[in-house]
Amino acid sequence: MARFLIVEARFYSHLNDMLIEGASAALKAGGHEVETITVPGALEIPAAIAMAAESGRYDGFVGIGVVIRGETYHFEIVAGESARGIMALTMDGIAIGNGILTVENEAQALVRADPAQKNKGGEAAQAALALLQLSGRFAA
Ligand SMILES: Nc1c(NC[C@H](O)[C@H](O)[C@H](O)CO)[nH]c(=O)[nH]c1=O
Ligand SMILES: CC(=O)[C@@H](O)COP(=O)(O)O
Repeated sequence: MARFLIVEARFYSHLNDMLIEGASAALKAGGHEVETITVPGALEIPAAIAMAAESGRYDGFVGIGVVIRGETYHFEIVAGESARGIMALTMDGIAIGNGILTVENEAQALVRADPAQKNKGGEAAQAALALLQLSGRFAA
């Protein structure tokens, strides 16, 4: 049994609820503990994971959020930098799944957030599990 922290950026509540449902189901199916915290936006997810990882209280992490393109360049910053921050942490050996949707519109987000459709929350959880298992393999 491992301890996972879901760090969610609650910009679109109904979409996050579906993503977290999928991620939690995947983790709990493996008998793992799941805790969830909320940050203001996707840009804050990497820092929150870094802080939590430093505590040593968690074995793995899932970042959950939704970034929908608006009128300005800000989409590229939020989408790209949240992904880059998570990637940098995984390269440091932290088991993280990236469940941050970066989409053009809500219709695209709904299909991907829905556990009965593309289940990107569950997919991100599976990625975190895979990295955690891999770290254990190399640590042995
Ligand atoms: N537009 C979206 C944001 N923007 C907020 C940023 O993530 C960040 O919280 C702010 O720039 C302060 O640092 N965040 C999302 O998660 N989704 C969006 O669509
Ligand atoms: C992804 C975003 O930052 C976006 O929601 C903000 O919208 P806008 O670019 O119209 O300010």
